[in-house]
Amino acid sequence: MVSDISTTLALIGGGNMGSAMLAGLLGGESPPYTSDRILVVEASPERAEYLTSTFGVATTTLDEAAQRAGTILIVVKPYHVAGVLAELSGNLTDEHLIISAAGAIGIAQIEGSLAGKNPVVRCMPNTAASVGEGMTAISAGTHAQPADLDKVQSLMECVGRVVRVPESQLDAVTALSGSGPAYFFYLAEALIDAGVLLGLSRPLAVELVNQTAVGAGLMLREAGDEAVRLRAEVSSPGGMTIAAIRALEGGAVRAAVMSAAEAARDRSVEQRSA
Ligand SMILES: NC(=O)C1=CN([C@@H]2O[C@H](COP(=O)(O)OP(=O)(O)OC[C@H]3O[C@@H](n4cnc5c(N)ncnc54)[C@H](OP(=O)(O)O)[C@@H]3O)[C@@H](O)[C@H]2O)C=CC1
Ligand SMILES: O=C(O)[C@@H]1CCC=N1
Repeated sequence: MVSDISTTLALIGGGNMGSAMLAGLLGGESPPYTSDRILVVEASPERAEYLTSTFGVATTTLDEAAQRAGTILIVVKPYHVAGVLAELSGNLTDEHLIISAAGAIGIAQIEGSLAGKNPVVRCMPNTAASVGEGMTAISAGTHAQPADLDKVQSLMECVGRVVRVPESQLDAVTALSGSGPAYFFYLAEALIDAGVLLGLSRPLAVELVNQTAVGAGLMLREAGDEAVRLRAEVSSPGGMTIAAIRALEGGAVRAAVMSAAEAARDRSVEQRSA
């Protein structure tokens, strides 16, 4: 039974990103909130049912969430944020900590929708939070104290790594690490198709590609430096890999990746002003 407001989290929106957070938080070794300390507000009844049966969390209304949870984590689509805040606002005290993981929506917009001077922390996570390997950037709002930012950092560290950035960098962060898993999945899809083109069975291609992605990811993290050195180590002089790299360069893949990130950044700016 949820009883203590200061140790209760309300998750508003349990879709792709919200449920990734739930999976990561509850799947960790010492979760900061156990399932009986998490309330979920979810618009879709089918989704609410799924979240209850999968994670053992209770679902509720926005009114009750504000009354029972001291920390409110908003993970709805950008165009739903204003409506959620308008509905929450009347039930909030100045002690409620508001965390927004919504893309594009700025701290000024969030603070402007609240009646009080709540601490607000904006964050940009990614879906790798579901396996405890997320990357989250956080930025403090006008009324957030260092203790509030520390609290959000601790929460997000339960599902991966955390960096603190000025809010002005969050559109770029979104384009890199927020959307980033999709780019790696896209490359994995293409490589699997390549395996099939080369005559491998699809299940074998999937196994080869997925494990190679895990290995490369772990090597990148362990090396802690730029990818270029690791790529050079695979690319033997006059060998096979460099022939493949030349084909990628010929296809302007590097430029396409840069344009992709720029498009994501621009879309974030556009959505904020929509
Ligand atoms: N997906 C990702 O990889 C990432 C997403 N984000 C951000 O997270 C936010 C959510 O994205 P994502 O999870 O992909 O979106 P989803 O659509 O998968 O999830 C949002 C959920 O919130 C529900 N919802 C809508 N309105 C309300 C409301 N008023 N109260 C409670 N629940 C509501 C939706 O229900 P219904 O479908 O019925 O509307 C849906 O189930 C976005 O702002 C996005 O920018 C940030 C980083 C990464
Ligand atoms: O695509 C989106 O809008 C969200 C934000 C970052 C990842 N997904």
